[in-house]
Amino acid sequence: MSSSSPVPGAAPEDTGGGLTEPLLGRFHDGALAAVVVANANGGGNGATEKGGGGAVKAKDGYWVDVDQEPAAADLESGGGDRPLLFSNKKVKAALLYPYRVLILVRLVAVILFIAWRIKHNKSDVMWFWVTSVVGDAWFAQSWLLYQLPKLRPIKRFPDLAALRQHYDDDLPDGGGSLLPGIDVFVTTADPVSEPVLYTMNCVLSIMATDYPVDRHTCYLTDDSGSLVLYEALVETASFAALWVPFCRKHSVEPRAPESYFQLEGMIYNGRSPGEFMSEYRHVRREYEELKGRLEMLPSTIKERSDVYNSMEASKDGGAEQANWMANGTQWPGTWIEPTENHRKGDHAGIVKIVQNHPSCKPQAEGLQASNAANPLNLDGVDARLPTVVYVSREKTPGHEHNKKAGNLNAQLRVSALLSNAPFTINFDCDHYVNNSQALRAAMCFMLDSREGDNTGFVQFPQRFENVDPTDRYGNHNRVFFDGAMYALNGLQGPTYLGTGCMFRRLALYGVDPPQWRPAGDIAVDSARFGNSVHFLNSVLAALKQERRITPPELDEPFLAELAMVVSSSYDHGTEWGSSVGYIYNIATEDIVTGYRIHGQGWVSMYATMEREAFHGTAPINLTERLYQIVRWSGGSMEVFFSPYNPLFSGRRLRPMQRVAYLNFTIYPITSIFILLYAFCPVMWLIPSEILIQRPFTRYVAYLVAVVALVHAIGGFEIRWAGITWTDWWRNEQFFMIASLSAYPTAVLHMVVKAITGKGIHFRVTSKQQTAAAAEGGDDDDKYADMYETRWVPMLIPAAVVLFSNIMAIGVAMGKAVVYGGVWSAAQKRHAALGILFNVWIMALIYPFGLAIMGRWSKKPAILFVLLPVAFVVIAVVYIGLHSFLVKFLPFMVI
Ligand SMILES: O=c1ccn([C@@H]2O[C@H](COP(=O)(O)OP(=O)(O)O[C@H]3O[C@H](CO)[C@@H](O)[C@H](O)[C@H]3O)[C@@H](O)[C@H]2O)c(=O)[nH]1
Ligand SMILES: [Mn+2]
Repeated sequence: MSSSSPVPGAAPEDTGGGLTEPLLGRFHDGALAAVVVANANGGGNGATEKGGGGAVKAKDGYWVDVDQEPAAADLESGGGDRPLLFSNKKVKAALLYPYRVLILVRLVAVILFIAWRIKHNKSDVMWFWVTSVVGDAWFAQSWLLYQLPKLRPIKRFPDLAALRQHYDDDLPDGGGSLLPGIDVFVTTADPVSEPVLYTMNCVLSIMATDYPVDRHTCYLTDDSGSLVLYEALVETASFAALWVPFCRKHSVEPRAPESYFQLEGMIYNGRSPGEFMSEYRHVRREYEELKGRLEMLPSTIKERSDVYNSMEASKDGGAEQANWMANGTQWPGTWIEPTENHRKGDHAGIVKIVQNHPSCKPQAEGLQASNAANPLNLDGVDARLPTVVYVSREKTPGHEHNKKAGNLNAQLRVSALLSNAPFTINFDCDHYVNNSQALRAAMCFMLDSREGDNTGFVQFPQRFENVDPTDRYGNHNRVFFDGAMYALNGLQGPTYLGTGCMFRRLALYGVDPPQWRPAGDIAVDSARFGNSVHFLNSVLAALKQERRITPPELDEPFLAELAMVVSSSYDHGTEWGSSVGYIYNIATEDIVTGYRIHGQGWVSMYATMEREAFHGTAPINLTERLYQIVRWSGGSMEVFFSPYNPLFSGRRLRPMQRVAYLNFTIYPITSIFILLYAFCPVMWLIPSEILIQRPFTRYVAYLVAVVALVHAIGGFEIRWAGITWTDWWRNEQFFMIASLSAYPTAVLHMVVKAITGKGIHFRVTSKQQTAAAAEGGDDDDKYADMYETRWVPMLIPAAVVLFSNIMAIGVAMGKAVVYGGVWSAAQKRHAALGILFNVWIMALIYPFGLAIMGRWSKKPAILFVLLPVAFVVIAVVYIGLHSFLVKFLPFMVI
């Protein structure tokens, strides 16, 4: 075993023990206010060890085991002697069948409804009637595409104990581990829009993950070529010498220090409680110092560079603005004061090994000099660190760099030359590893004897940390991550979601899965992969499954080759970005890359771990959130008009998978019809009663029924997805708000693109600044960002709808007073139904109302006072206006 740390969670019986005895009371330490609790069986990392047995959480009560027999084909081909490394669960029949029946019932209801409408083609405004029938038909098909792939959800649980048994413990010579290598990628756009502290926490959590240290390499690709990020990485690697062994020794979770030190009660899983407190304090202090140094980096670099530059100036009189590294050489990337060849979008490619590959033998000798003052006691603890590499691809003005996809492809090539691990996993820099077993969990799927070899990627759910407790803008997206994705898991597998996804390198290279791959049928040529001979050789090695653990020698020719694979023109004329690597020219590179891999016949897996595998941050102000949605929905629609259209391409896509991808590519269009409906309340402002469909009451009854059915189905869905009504309702609300803002904007973009050929701009989602958020002090300010709604044009339709709804309700009240006596019973009923519709829309866009209140929305109760007041005022104005008109301008009466 590579790590001599105790194996968390490897106890043979998972009795589901939680925080049992607070037996380490003596560690209650005022200064730290920390509660140290011993976990009886060391299972506290929460990785679900066994799909079948063990403690089943209440929400899993709706799931039952699926038979565990290895697939017959595997038995024949001798795969049967390989272990089963994960278990499957399906939804209990008692929940699943009623759920399916209800879906069928709604389908019938919708068909009847539309048929009824067509038969009763009576309306006060015919063009409106026609549009709304088309709208209803569109809603129906859109719902069907959304719902159909959800008929057979599956949950899969990695069996970490079995993996350990077969790949770590059972080895004949007792040495090493048999686990395959993993190249871990972190992408960052720059050190300003993406705070360095997030990025470094991500790196630390990767370095400290529980995986054989000589088999995983951490690559950071900095898309800005910034010296700040390089030096931050150097600082971080040196802090890691303390942090990583500390995590191993004390089985710390999570292994991102910023989040770990924010925990209030520390759950103690390690085996050295006696040493824990003092070492905790020491590491924490060192971490604070690291943070200080990271913050100072820009000025440290500036000061150092000023010294070097003035020395240079005195030598040859030049007044260069160069940035200098600590070793006295000029930084080849961007400079603080940008000049030619040293600015964003115009700089050389850089590849630097920050932390060398560890020797293959464990060295448990403790830390070196710098920490001598209060060193950890590392007897028997593996203090080795994994390899860490800094990469920044070359940027040249006038070249298309293809944003994140281009960045990831450069990383893919650099890693092929340096470590060529058969598996890769990529993270956005604001995500981190929250469960140190997660990489092992992904491996359970890749190495399983059933579908393992045909598994192209393993996606984990995205979980977010900085979201406000009410999740006002639906950032958690649970309906998607726990509903739609479990559903796809029962088909060909989840889509790739951009971060927290492990790939088989060959799948990324566009190679077919083994079941479709006749031996030796792969063209490894420069027309496809580009001109690097080293890279082509690495592909051949990967195809032959040759393992290489030790790194290559970094001589001149090799360095030249590295520079070549990160050059800005490497991709040109090759298949990179189309059938090789991450796909270009589409704002959602993730969906389309997953699509391409599925289309070749690979399956994917959605991995469930009890302790969430990864955590990230989400935009919590409305404007940023909506921008993100514009990009996702616009990007998804771009897929429809690209060569990756799910109706016509993707040879080996399964039919339901096609349906799911088709839905992804057209759902934003639904918003056009929603927008239309949302403006209906304006009718109240028109003098006479105008009904879109007659008989109106019957029509409304049908509407209520089909809407109620959606929510009844939702009632089943939240049960199997293990989410709450709030999650469901937030999703509904956010779909509505986006339909009045982001989705129509995305549709508009598509139209513009069709005319001008220019697509959606990938704008990096702005991140909450950690310092501001963490040090803001009280709880209120922690979410200060949420109250900052920046007005942008796309908010206008939503604002108009909100405003006209308020007006409409007020006017309706006024009309009721004025005409109450003369209205027929039917008219009264119509009015009441109309109001019901208004209230429904208001309830749906409620979070938008809060958003435009800004800081006032801290006390949402104000709304419930303000709104009725507004209604009454409008009603009174209406009544006044009405009596005025009756008296003086009767021909204009409204
Ligand atoms: O030119 C660029 C732009 C972005 N990025 C990286 O891309 C990642 C995602 O960018 P972000 O702006 O945070 O996007 P989100 O809105 O949070 O992205 C979600 O949606 C994206 C598009 O579907 C996916 O790529 C992401 O993984 C997913 O988290 C970050 O690590 C960036 O550093 C680059 O490397 N280069
Ligand atoms: Mn992000």
